[in-house]
Amino acid sequence: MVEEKVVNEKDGEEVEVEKKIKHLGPFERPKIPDGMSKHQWKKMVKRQRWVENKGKMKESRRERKKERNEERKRKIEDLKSKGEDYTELLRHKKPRIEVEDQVSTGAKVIIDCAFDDLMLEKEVVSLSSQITRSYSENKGGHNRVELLVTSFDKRLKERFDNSLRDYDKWNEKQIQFVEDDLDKVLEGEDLSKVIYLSADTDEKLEELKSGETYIVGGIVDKGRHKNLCKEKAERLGIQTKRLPIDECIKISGRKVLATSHVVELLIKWFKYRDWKEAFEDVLPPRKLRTEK
Ligand SMILES: C[S@@+](CC[C@H](N)C(=O)[O-])C[C@H]1O[C@@H](n2cnc3c(N)ncnc32)[C@H](O)[C@@H]1O
Repeated sequence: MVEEKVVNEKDGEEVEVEKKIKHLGPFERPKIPDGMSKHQWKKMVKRQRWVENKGKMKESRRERKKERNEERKRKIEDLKSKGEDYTELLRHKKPRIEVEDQVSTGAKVIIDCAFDDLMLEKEVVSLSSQITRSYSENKGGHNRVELLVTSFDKRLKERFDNSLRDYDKWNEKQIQFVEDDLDKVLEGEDLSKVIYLSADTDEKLEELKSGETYIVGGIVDKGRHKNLCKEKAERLGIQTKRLPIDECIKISGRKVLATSHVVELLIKWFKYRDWKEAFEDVLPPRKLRTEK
């Protein structure tokens, strides 16, 4: 029998699905289609399983959410009956902000996604979630940047087309997707007002300004491609700057942040106009150290 393990859709990590195939007798084994390598075939089988299991996973997520809600309600009732404080357990939904109520910062943030070929499948999936998070941040707050995703093609676009079908209905004041690469998008722009963010540069980004464009590399590479975005910026004649991490906070682990964290930081900077507060708001507590 072919073992079925469910794929973790959240971070796209494809779990081994047909480990047991090799234990099947030679006549029971599915035949690899002509013209396909074993590797390609395995990938196809994984993908098929993932599609088949999608519905089941959605259902089980819904179930788990329902269970968690019921558990929360039970706890509230319990605390209430004991006369204890239960307010922590109440869900405080953020009031929804309409696009008309937002203030445009006048700054543009570009997520440069020209690195599709350098990523693993699961990294493309992770990048798609990060873009979704960046969009949520841009539509959820009082301040809005002009958010643009460039080189939106290949596997990244495929992922959006297959898994986030209504993304084309997202408000274009809050996000836009273009197939063009950065150099095309920046044609005719005053490059003195364009900054490519990179952890690999010494120059520090002091503050953000209306009328400027900030580019963030749209790549998940787990440190494999140091200097990649810095070198691309240099080729295009764009200045590079790093976030003032050392100057503001103590951070554990790598100082190369995820694309979505950087986009969120840029948006949050306009709220606080202070890097330290923006870092503390955006970065997860595990990243923030109390001592150096
Ligand atoms: C996961 S990183 C990609 C790292 C990649 N190797 C590179 O060459 O930039 C995603 C993007 O976030 C931005 N970024 C991450 N950490 C940063 C930092 N400390 N300062 C400035 N930008 C940063 C950069 O634009 C970077 O391309």
